[in-house]
Amino acid sequence: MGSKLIAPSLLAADFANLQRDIEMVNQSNADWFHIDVMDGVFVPNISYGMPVLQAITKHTKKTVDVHLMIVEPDKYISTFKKLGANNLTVHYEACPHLHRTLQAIKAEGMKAGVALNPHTNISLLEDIINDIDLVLIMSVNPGFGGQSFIENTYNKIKALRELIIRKGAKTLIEIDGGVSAANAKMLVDTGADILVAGSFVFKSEHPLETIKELKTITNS
Ligand SMILES: O=C(CO)[C@H](O)[C@H](O)COP(=O)(O)O
Repeated sequence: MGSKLIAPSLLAADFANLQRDIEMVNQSNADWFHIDVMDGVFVPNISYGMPVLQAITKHTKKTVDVHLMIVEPDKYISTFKKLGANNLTVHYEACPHLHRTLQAIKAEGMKAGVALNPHTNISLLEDIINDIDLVLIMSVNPGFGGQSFIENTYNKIKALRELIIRKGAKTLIEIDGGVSAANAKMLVDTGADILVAGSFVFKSEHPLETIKELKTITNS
């Protein structure tokens, strides 16, 4: 893949000024909007739900990349399509019938993603990798922004890149959690295609400039 993509995670946005933060991302050179949906069951946190997602999709032309941290995601696939999701990522650990789930996402015309918790081994994707549009490697335990990056992520990126090449798959590699200017270059050099960044962008003094900085680092 050529250009590396940056996806600001709305989880870290200022919800009292959500419209301002959405506009900021629209005006930036970020590639995707990353939206984290949490149910309080799969992860010990509840984020935002469908009305907020709809408010965002109505106000952007960027790719809307939805990461479902929920149990039984199959129940909501067509709903997320209607709400404007372009990519829909489910957790490996939440899907006993992952192949069926991915086919259902694709049948709705969305890109199908699979997220892995930090303890989930890449080798488990051996028989499904050719059906996955993107793998989201969680570089923190899912549920909260602002956590420290887990260094073993680099080993997982290498293992996944090796699997993708060996199987001739077209799968993209996305990294989420603790991403900053300090690790962005190493992540793309190791094999990442898309970096999700929450706190590093939205808690910075000049988020627009911070996105530009990440884009420059990852594409230099
Ligand atoms: O999926 C997430 C949490 O489950 C967030 O997208 C992720 O943690 C990004 O936040 P930060 O960049 O602040 O670590």
